[in-house]
Amino acid sequence: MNPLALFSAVTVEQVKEILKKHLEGYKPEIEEANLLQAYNRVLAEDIVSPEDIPAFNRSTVDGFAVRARDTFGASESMPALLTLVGEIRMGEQTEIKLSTGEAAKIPTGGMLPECSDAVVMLEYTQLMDDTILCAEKPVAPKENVVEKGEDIKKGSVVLKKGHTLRPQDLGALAAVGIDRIKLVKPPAVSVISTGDEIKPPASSVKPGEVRDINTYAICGEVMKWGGLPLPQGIVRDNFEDLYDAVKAALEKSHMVLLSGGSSVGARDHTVKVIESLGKPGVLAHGLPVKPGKPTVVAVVDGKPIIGLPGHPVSAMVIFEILVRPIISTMLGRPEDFGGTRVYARMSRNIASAAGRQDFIRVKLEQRGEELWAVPVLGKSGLISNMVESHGLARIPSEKQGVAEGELVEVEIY
Ligand SMILES: Nc1nc2c(c(=O)[nH]1)N[C@H]1C(S)=C(S)[C@@H](COP(=O)(O)OP(=O)(O)OC[C@H]3O[C@@H](n4cnc5c(N)ncnc54)[C@H](O)[C@@H]3O)O[C@H]1N2
Ligand code: MOO
Repeated sequence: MNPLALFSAVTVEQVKEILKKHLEGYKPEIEEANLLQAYNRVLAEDIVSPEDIPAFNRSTVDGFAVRARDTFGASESMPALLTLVGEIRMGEQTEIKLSTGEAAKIPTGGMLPECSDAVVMLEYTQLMDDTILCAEKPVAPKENVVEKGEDIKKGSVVLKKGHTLRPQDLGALAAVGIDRIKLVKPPAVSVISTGDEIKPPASSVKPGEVRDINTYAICGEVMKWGGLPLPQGIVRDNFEDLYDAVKAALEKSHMVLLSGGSSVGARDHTVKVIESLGKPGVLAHGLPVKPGKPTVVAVVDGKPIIGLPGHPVSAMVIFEILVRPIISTMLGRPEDFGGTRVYARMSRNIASAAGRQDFIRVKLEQRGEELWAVPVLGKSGLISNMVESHGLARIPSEKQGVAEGELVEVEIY
């Protein structure tokens, strides 16, 4: 086959749809874990609260529990006189039940006594003696009180299956008394770097050689987005070595990522290797994206194999727009799960071809009231571009560039 014929006009969205179809049979494994192992992991079950939180009406201040209506009209010159009937201790249920005109001392977080519905803050009270309390300010019903079930209602869904756990979510699970939960097991993602010139980071390099950036940048991406990276090292650019490496990787992982060797060149074997490994094989070679055009998208025996371009920036961009959604699908996350997206004004004109999505590395700058996206220009072989930028601005395929001052969507790394 003429290798150029492989460069297809299929869009990233179409490729994602095709991949999704191939992944319909993918059933992630589920594992149980403690809360402190669950940060940034994906919930495999809906969490329903077994209790009202708080389980009792609770004071939010240090002061005196009262019946609000007993304080109505109170002021510094005309305080409400209340009878102090006792003190509520932290963490204990009280026997006190307030009658009209009575108050009980209460700490922040203490349980309100029966028949009280508000708390007067300590600083608005004066004790005349051991039993007479002057309230110098009125309180409304429910003032300075968190009601039973106000935080989380018994029987309500606290967190949904597919949700990625943030620190506050771990806190909410702890609040409702759940400390072991079912999580989706991260998909294992093999990462292979190819190229005779690529050397491990610890080696000294001879002229013509470069250190392996992609294994590290791509494994980092896999970790960041919820997968388990399985780095497979550097493979020389010949059919046999690549075949053995991809075959071994397919057996031990749910997805294989290769980098390098995807463009049309004499040494490029990725496509041939994939085609000889099984069906359906290569689905697309070439995407209308810049950077990242020479991407290979394949499926073998239900497992995606993505040939990322060798240039590190291109490999990272294709990871973000294509591989990340696949990992999200495998985890049961929403497909568009990603970084924070903001709108910013482009600081200069950027040209782009219609029919192609462009991703521009940008720095974000606050200028007065407005956020500006300043392109970090440079070739897609320069990793420093990614280091210096804050995110990617997307120019959609229907546009021919953006003008200075035009709003663009930026996804922050
Ligand atoms: N005649 C053409 N040449 C190229 C085209 C084209 O359309 N026609 N496309 C260019 C684009 S765009 C890209 S991107 C690259 C893609 O190249 P490959 O995916 O085949 O990868 P290689 O040729 O092996 O490497 C490209 C470049 O990246 C360096 N590289 C590769 N792997 C790593 C790694 N793990 N760590 C650091 N650097 C890596 C490699 O040394 C090369 O410099 O092709 C263009 N050429
Ligand atoms: O598409 Mo290449 O991936 O621009 O550098």
